[in-house]
Amino acid sequence: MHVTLDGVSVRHAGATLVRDLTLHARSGEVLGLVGPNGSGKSTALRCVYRAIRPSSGTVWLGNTRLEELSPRESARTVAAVTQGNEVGLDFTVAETVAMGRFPHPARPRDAADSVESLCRTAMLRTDIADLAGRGLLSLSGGQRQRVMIARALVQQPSVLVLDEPTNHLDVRHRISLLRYLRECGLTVLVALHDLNLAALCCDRIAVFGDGSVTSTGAPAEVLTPETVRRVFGVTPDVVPHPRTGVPQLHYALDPENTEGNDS
Ligand SMILES: Nc1ncnc2c1ncn2[C@@H]1O[C@H](COP(=O)(O)OP(=O)(O)OP(=O)(O)O)[C@@H](O)[C@H]1O
Repeated sequence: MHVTLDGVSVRHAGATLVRDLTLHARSGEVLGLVGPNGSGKSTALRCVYRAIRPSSGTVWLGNTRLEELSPRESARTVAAVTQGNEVGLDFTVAETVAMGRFPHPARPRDAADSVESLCRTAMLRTDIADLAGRGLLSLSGGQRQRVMIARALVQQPSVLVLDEPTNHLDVRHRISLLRYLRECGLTVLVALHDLNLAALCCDRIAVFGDGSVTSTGAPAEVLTPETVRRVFGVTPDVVPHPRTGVPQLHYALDPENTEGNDS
């Protein structure tokens, strides 16, 4: 299912968070959102998983306007793994993962097994099966992040939205998650700060700057030293990955590689 933000602006408390934003994720592709802090990536994603309503413009899920769907219908289509996964109540891991089924109609008793197996598969995929009985409050940040990813998978969405999903993850779990995103066949919108991971994982990358998208293209098209310098104020060396050829960025700490942020 393709996802389009068409001329979306979000205004809040007198400020414009994103302005006339146009973004298109093709069906089944992994679209990366990269950009400096505060450039509007999370706000754009929140519009897709319906945490905020655009002040103007339209979000399309396939050929349907998001606002035409009931919250339950859109939750069956879009699953989100957000940045803030603080939890208040100490549900167990297994209970939390099973909450991913909430948007779906209750299943007859004979289908309960398949829900259970869905949860088990998601927990195995995210490497949390051995934590099933643990309370969420007792988990590390990375373990909790993997629980939220498992819950999103159990939702069986067509569109997966992830806001900095690798933040708390160690390198093995980062690679495992990104490999899954590449292989899952879902339409994925993922905000990533690590441009090298974005290059490895994404079919295309949308570069954000100051509340709108400044360029979109394949990793090799947008992750150039010129674009990175223009958008982030840092000049990397960009070399092809020795085996896959995707661009990888190398940074040095020389002052001439960084513009005006030596505070
Ligand atoms: N609730 C809010 N009230 C006021 N301004 C907000 C609110 N949420 C976000 N903003 C502002 O909107 C702009 C875009 O923020 P957003 O979180 O979308 O950026 P981002 O690109 O995801 O940033 P980061 O990389 O730091 O996560 C920023 O200037 C931010 O300060």
